[in-house]
Order: sequence, then structure tokens, then C-alpha cells
Amino acid sequence: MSFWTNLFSRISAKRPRPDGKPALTLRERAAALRNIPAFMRLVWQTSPRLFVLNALLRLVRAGLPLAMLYIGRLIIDEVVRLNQGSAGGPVPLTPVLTLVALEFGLAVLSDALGRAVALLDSLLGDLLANYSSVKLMEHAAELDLDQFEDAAFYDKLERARRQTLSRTMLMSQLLGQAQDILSMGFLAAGLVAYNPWLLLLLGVAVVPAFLGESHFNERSYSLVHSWTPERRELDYLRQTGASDDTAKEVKIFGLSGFLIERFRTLSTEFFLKNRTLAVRRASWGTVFAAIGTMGYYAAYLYLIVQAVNGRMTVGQLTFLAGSFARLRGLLEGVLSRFSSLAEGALYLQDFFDFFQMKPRIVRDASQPYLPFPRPIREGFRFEEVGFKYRNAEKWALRHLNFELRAGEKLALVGENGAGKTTLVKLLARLYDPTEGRILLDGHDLRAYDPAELRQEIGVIFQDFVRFQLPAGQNIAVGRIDERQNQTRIADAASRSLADTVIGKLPGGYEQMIGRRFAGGVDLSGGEWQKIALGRAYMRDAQLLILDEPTAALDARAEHEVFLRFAELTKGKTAVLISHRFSTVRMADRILVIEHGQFVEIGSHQELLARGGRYAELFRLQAAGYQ
Ligand SMILES: Nc1ncnc2c1ncn2[C@@H]1O[C@H](COP(=O)(O)OP(=O)(O)OP(=O)(O)O)[C@@H](O)[C@H]1O
Repeated sequence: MSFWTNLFSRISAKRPRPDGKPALTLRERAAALRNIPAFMRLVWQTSPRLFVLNALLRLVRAGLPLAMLYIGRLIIDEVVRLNQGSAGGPVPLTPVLTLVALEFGLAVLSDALGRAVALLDSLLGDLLANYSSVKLMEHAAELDLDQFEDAAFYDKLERARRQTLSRTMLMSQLLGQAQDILSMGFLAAGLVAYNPWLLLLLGVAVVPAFLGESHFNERSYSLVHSWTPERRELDYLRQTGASDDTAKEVKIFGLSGFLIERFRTLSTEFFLKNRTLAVRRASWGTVFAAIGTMGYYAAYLYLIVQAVNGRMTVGQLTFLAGSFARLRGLLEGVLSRFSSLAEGALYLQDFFDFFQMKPRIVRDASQPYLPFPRPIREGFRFEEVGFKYRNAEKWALRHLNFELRAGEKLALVGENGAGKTTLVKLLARLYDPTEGRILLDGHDLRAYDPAELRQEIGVIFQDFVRFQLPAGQNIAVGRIDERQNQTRIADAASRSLADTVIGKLPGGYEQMIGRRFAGGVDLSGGEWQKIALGRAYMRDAQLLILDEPTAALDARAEHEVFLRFAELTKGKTAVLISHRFSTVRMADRILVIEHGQFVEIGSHQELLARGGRYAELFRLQAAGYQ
């Protein structure tokens, strides 16, 4: 689908409104929490050393609040004792000074540990982001081409990719959570020893806030999740409205107003939905916080009464009130973090879901692959081959029966959309036929290792990639493991005529091409095509496929390319797709397809003599030149 058709169909398509989507059930949220162990394994795999160090430091840090509060209590009791007993004589200050020095030491230690933990978190987080991005890229590389063409898949990939930052935060939160729970355990032990009812009071004060938080987190996840297609569209509009690739057509067609308007409508709609949620969340948050404060003051009042009645010392009062306040803060933090952890775990679901997607073109472990024939002896045979794109209604190819003989140069001819590129993709096993089979030297293509098959096939598609790389590397991508082999690169460049382009570049083979990076020089369409053709020669494969490789070349360059092509691919099998009959006639045989169906096959002379579809198309084009 072309760029613009793509945009317009996305824009005009009706999509279900997010409001209609049911909120996530409790079971779904609980299921998402099951991702946390797998996630922690991922963190562990990222760097076991940093992980253990982080855990140890946090363990020490978890005990510090209790220790400091306890020393505080001792200091106050000692001061009160000194105050009461200081009738005249010298005051023994050593014990109290020792305690203060100890508390000072702990305060310094706490600060140092806090910074060390933050540092470790950030290092581990960076490593995790890199590690998970690499895993994502590795997995994406294993998937089939048609999975990338599926919108649902793309949404999933997009969500998994976007959440790198939230995964790093989730890691810090999980580790922080473990630390705070330990701290709470220590503090709670102190409170329980004095009065277990205080703990109950604490629960009553904090639980409403927790329930509120988790409710709003769930709403916010549902909103963001259901808006994934719209957010993708927003990104697309933003990029289309302001990018070097599109600037030309946007200006010529005066599209910026249209794009901006659509962006404004969509983004405002999302903003309003988000705002409603944020306002409700803030209002309820205030109410719940007030309940928490009430709980704290009730406990404080109770402790003061006890102290006034002489049932505890002033030191104990400070210790218990301090423990209570600290516990309340920690518990609130732990509970609200718990709901954001559950939210993070929901996002993790997307990440792990993505890894659950398996390619269909896979190795059958029970059946060893056949060794790839070197050289190919008979060639390829299509038997009743049919192919239908995922989600497409009609067949792109159907009932195809023909032979591509070893060493033959076969040209494919047909009108736009006839199925030529699809046929080539089947040969390279980017897809497998929906029905029928393709044989190579008498065996199903599926019996060979797809990686080995692709090694032996060099394809240059009409929409080849313009890599933003130096010129030499741009050719070397044809066989990337030979990228250091300058002789091979120069040889490929001279065969494809790319050397004439590179010779004119200020930096030669080292010259960055494309406009994305500083110092890059852009090339014309035909010049790019010569570079891309160089990749085919770089590959040195047994089967060479050129899908309209010369469309942007001028007449002289095309003639030269094809004279060389015939000579340079001697002994190799080649498939050529072209709309120019001057090129097509150089092939040994020509296969004509129409609406995905076989029409005729034969040499230029044979087909002309037959007076069929080919002869008709040929005369039509020839007439255009007279
Ligand atoms: N990724 C895709 N998903 C769904 N349908 C597709 C996809 N790619 C191609 N098609 C459809 O399959 C049919 C064959 O397309 P194909 O690209 O093979 O044609 P072609 O002969 O190479 O055309 P052209 O001369 O324009 O390059 C067309 O109807 C096209 O719309």
C-alpha cells in the first residue's frame, strides 16, 4: 500500500472508541502480577553482580530507620534523666555524646547507602534498557515478514518498545518495595511489642488510599492501552507533518492544515479523557490522605495520654510516635507503589506477550534440513502455488505452475499488482505458499534451512532500503560479514556502476550518504539504485532477483547494466522484474502473470510469435516509442 493510501485509509477508518472497552478484571490484574518473577529474572540476567550488590545495600538500609529511632529514644531518655538528676554536681555527658555520635554515624551511613543504591539502580536500569532492547530486536528478527504487516502485531511491538523507561522504573520500584517492606517489618516489630492495636489503626488509616490508587491506576492503564492505535496515528501524523521524507508532497498538495487539524482533534480528545481521570484522581487522593492523617493523630493522642499518665517515658513516646509516623509513610508508599507495580506488571504483559509470538517459518526439529545444493542442479518448480496475504480477501497468486531452471534468466511481466513481487518473496521464503508448494531440485523449499536459502539468494527489491551509512557500507550490506573486504566492495561497485557514483563523492567509499546524519550527501534515485544493485553483486548468490532494479536509471545506464548483468550472472539463475520490454527481452524466458494467475511462458521470440498477451503488451509499449 502506498504511503498516502495508507494515511488516508487510517484516517477515514472507523475504530471502536476507547470508552466502550471494559475495564480490566481483577483476574487479569492478578495474572499480570505473575510476570514479576520473570521480570526479576530478566534483571538478574542483565547483571547478577550489580543485582546482588544492590540487594545487599538495600538490606542494610532497611534496618537503619529502626536503629536511628531507637538511638533517638535512648538520647531523649538520657537527657531527661540528666535533667532530673542534675542537682548541682557535674553532668556526665559522655554517654549522651556517644549516642549522638552513633546517630550521626548512622545518618551519614544512611545517606551514603541511599546514594550508592540510587547509583546502582541507575546503572542496572541502563543495562536493563539495553539488554531488553537487544532481546526485542533479536526476537523481532526471528519473526515472519507478514507478522510485521499485521496492525495488531505492530501495536504490540510498539507498546513493548515504548515501555523501556517504564521497565527501568519498575525495576527500581520493585527493589525499593522489597527494601521498604523489610524496613516496615523491623518497625512493626517495635510497635507490636508495645501495643498491637496501633498496627490495626495504621491499617485503617492507609487502606482506603490504597484502594483508591489501585482503582485509578487501572483506569489509567485501560485508557492508555485502548488508545494505542490513536497514539500510533498521532506519532504518524507528527512525523508526516514534519519530516524530510514527506516535506515535498506535504508542501505541493498543501496538506499541512489537514494533518494538523487531524492531530489537534485526536490529541485534544485524548487530553480531555486524561484530564477527567487526573482530576478525579487528585480529588479522591485528597480525601484519602485526610483519613490517613486522622489515623496518625488518633495514635499520637493515645501515646501522649499514656506518657502523661506515666505509663511510658518521653523517649518511648518519641520512639513510638516516630515509628508510627514512619510506618505510616512507608505503608502508604508500599501500598501506592503496589498499585503502580501492578500497573507496571500489566505493561510487562505486552513485553512478554511479544516474546510469545512465534514465527511460522521455523525449523521442524524432528526433521534435519537438507544440505543446500551447490550448485543448484535442476532449479525451482512451482506446483499449484497460491498465496493470500494475511487479512486479505483475494488471492495475490493462484494456481501457479512453472519451472525456473538452473542457470536460466527468467523475466516476470505483468501489470501493477499482478503478483510479481509476491512471487519473488515466496522464492526467498519471506512467506510460505498458502497452498501448493515450491520445489528446489525436487524437494520442498521448506526442507532447506531458511537462513542457508537466503544466503544463496540475492534480492534487490524495488523499495530497497536507503541505509544511512557510508557508501562502501551501503554496498557491503549485501554480505555484511565481508564488510571489511574493500576489494570485494569495490568489485561489486564496479559491476553495478556504483563506482561512477562513488567516484564523485567527496569522501569516496567513506562518504556518509543520506540526509539523516551530519555530513551526509543525498543521491538521486538512479544513483541510489546503482548502490543497491552493488549489494546484489556483493552477495554473490546462486539465485539473483532484481525487482525493477532499473526503473530510475537513465536509458544509457540501463542498457549498460543489462549488458553487464547477462555477462556477470553467467552460470547463475536470475529473476528479473521489469516493466521495460527492452530489458525483458534479454531474458532467456519470460513469464507473464495477470491477476496472480499464470498466462504464458516462453522466450521473447516465441511469445511474439504466439501473438498472445505478451505480444500485445510489447506492441503497446513499442508503439509508444514511435
Ligand atoms: N503486504 C501486503 N498485504 C496485503 N496485500 C498485499 C501486500 N503486498 C501486496 N499485496 C497485494 O497483492 C497483490 C500483488 O502485489 P505485488 O506487490 O506482488 O504486485 P506486483 O506485480 O509486484 O506489482 P507492481 O508492478 O506494482 O510492483 C496486489 O493486489 C497487492 O495489493
